[in-house]
Amino acid sequence: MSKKASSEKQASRNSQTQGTDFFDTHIAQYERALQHIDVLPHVRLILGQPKNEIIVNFPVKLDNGEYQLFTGYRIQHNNIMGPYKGGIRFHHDVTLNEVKALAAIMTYKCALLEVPFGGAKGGVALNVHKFSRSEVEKITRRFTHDLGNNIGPEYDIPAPDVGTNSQVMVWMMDTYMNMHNLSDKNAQRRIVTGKSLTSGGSRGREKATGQGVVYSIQEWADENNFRLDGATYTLQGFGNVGSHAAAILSKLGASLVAVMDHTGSIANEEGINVRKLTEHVKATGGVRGYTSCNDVTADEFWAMKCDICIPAALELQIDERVASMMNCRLIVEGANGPTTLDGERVLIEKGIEVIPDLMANAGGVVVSYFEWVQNKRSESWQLQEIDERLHFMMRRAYHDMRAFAREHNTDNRTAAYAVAVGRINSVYGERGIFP
Ligand SMILES: NC(=O)C1=CN([C@@H]2O[C@H](COP(=O)(O)OP(=O)(O)OC[C@H]3O[C@@H](n4cnc5c(N)ncnc54)[C@H](OP(=O)(O)O)[C@@H]3O)[C@@H](O)[C@H]2O)C=CC1
Ligand SMILES: O=C(O)CCC(=O)C(=O)O
Repeated sequence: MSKKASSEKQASRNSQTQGTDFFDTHIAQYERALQHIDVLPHVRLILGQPKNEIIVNFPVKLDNGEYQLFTGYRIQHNNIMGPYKGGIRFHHDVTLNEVKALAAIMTYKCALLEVPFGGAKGGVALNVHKFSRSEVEKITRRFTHDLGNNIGPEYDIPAPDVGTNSQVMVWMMDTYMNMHNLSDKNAQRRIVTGKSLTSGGSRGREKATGQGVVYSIQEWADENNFRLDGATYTLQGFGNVGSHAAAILSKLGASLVAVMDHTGSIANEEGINVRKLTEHVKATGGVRGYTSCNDVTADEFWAMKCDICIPAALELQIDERVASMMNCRLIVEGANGPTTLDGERVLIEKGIEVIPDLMANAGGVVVSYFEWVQNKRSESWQLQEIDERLHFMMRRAYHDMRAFAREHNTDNRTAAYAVAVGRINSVYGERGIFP
């Protein structure tokens, strides 16, 4: 049996034994959308589970000379629309079920945005804060090596997610290139996206997810005659997505009044200086201890009165209890899956609108697609062109989602899923399935 087939078989056995929360939440959201569209019976079945679940266990020699065994995942949910695509997460809470949900979300995100990719996600269960740079490099290279031919520039293309960045992507690219005897080395750089500019990355990818969050907010603001200049917002997570969204919102005159990361929560009703906070986080590793702010509890953070809340950290953060405390008009999901089913029910009851993950955080994969195209064609696009293309695609998807929501009287998440699943269903309908 090929390595690929054997790891798929082992993985699907393992999937029976994992916890279910985030994946179940995703499935419930997907099934809610199915009530509003006609979907072929076999398409319902296909989309209900990932196509491939790859699990690799690999040892790495740490700086102290001891070996540690790591577990890595690559879940390939669907590729009817194009090559599998999605980030790699390094976080201690990574589980098979989490990565399954994240991979499925990628499938629908790409379909909603009309990015010609399918959906995948990967992860390794580790706390990056506890490993040295050289250990993270070894873990990355060993993981990439063990994924082997399960990834490829026309087959499955990783990107950054929580706990990974452009450096991790460059290590993945370099390992992959060293493993394969490739003739057109430069074009093969598209094995990963989210690389550094010097190693073949795209202008605008680093800020792309945060930029897309802001484009989504601007569409909502236009639709609702809402002025962003002077608006207040709160932010959970000050990493890639959160910090870039905040930097762009500052330029538009919006005021950050509270921010939370794993080190704590801080607030200032008069507004927090995003540039100075960014310097503080770079220097200290977290928002805690930033001057000119009060320390607040997590409950006080969530209850803070503001116009917009941007969760940009992890999934399942806004549950029933948190939602009942919230005092904002709009939630914009920079993170994937931050709202639970019960949380969403309470938000709907309270009339708080949600721009869901599929829409709000799609800027990252859109510019990843631009990076992949640039690598393939040996081109280097200017930032203005990238921003304009991204803006166009975000606006188009936003209005597709809103048009469905209005026509079928649904919430935005149901509409986003329905538009995406409808497109995938049409392709399966035209192509049929191999018997
Ligand atoms: N990067 C991308 O392009 C994309 C990311 N996303 C999604 O956006 C979210 C954030 O990703 P990204 O910004 O890349 O990740 P990063 O690792 O850059 O940042 C994550 C942020 O969340 C904080 N955080 C982690 N755990 C907690 C916690 N328990 N409570 C509060 N804050 C916490 C982190 O703090 P600390 O660093 O101190 O641990 C950090 O500030 C994820 O859901 C991801 O899937 C979606 C689309 C694209
Ligand atoms: O840039 C990409 O390819 C994927 C980004 C990602 O993982 C996500 O959108 O959740």
